[in-house]
Amino acid sequence: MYHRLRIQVIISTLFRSSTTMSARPFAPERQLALSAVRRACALTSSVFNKLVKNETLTKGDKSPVTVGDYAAQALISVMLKNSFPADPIVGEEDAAELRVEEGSVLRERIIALANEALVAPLVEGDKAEWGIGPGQEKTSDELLDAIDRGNHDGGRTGRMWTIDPIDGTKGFLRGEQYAVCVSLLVDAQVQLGIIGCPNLPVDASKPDGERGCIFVAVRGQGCQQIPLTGSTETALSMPAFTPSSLNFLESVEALHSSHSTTDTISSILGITRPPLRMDSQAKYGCLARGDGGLYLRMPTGVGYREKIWDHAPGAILVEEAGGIVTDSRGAPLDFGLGRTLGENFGVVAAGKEVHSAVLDAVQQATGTKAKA
Ligand SMILES: Nc1ncnc2c1ncn2[C@@H]1O[C@H](COP(=O)(O)O)[C@@H](OP(=O)(O)O)[C@H]1O
Ligand SMILES: [Mg+2]
Ligand SMILES: [Mg+2]
Ligand SMILES: [Mg+2]
Repeated sequence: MYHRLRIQVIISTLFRSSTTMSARPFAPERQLALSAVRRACALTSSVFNKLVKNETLTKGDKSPVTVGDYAAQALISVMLKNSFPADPIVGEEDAAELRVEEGSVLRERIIALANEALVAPLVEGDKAEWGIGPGQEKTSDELLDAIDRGNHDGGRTGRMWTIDPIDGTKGFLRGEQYAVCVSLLVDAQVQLGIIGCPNLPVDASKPDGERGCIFVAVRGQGCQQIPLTGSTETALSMPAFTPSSLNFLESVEALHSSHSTTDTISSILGITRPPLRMDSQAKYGCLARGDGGLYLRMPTGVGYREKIWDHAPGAILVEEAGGIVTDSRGAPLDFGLGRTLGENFGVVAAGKEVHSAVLDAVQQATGTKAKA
């Protein structure tokens, strides 16, 4: 593992020195979004350490949202608006609950958290013109409006960002995996994806070692991992798996992905290793770096539509690391239909060597293809 990482660092360094960062497409967007994700990771980690019971709400769909989700969306949205004021945002959260009187205690806490993150000192790579650093506080109204800038409907054309300020909120509340996820779509194609995972071990073979990683990918520029506390970039590429060496990644929550269907798929493929269950799009980052060979998300019932912010950042990581991402019927994920993936059904992300075998197994398991 050490040698592999060293080789990757050398390749990554050569790659970076051969073309200057600023000359590469989406370099300003990458730099700004990396900074925003880093700040949001610091914010959410500090929230977790101080979170008290009444700082979590239950949304209309019964899912949880914390002060950390709102504050992180406000922070990222403010930073995006400063540099790219014309770009709309498709964000998971909205401020409606915070604008009612009963929301005021929660609201004040969220405003304080977002401002604390905005005024934190600049670190290497940060620029004062991004509207961050000492003295850059925003008013309560400005921050609520920043959260609501995430209300864009999505669509087929133009530039737009997605923000999932805490993906895997249930994992976050359990003290397990979660991720801060940002992507940039241009004409419904993901061009940039960034995922910050504060609780993820930097090296899967050292589960008790350093934690906190960022995964980043720009279309055509590969996928890199960066430690949350440093700037060394390691280029990632998915190792080749065969069905006998495969293990798969899936949600912890059986409501989000059917564990029984993945069990069946696993037996059809002859997989003997147990699944690696993990919350959030950290799964896509882990797939990109080879911690598992396959990410399966199988719907638990009809009616739920996957959200674009839950998959756009992760999908580009895997594609840029050499993998393939489709729905469970083999169709590409369509990020141009609005805030959801519409008719896409489940997700199958895997290396090139095994993706078609996995699709066959999925179709057998779900009865969409006659058994041989
Ligand atoms: N019934 C369902 N089926 C699939 N995904 C669901 C779901 N209900 C909620 N989700 C999504 O699952 C995401 C977490 O995925 P995972 O299980 O991989 O950790 C949630 O993101 P948030 O935590 O950002 O709300 C939420 O958007
Ligand atoms: Mg949520
Ligand atoms: Mg999410
Ligand atoms: Mg979320």
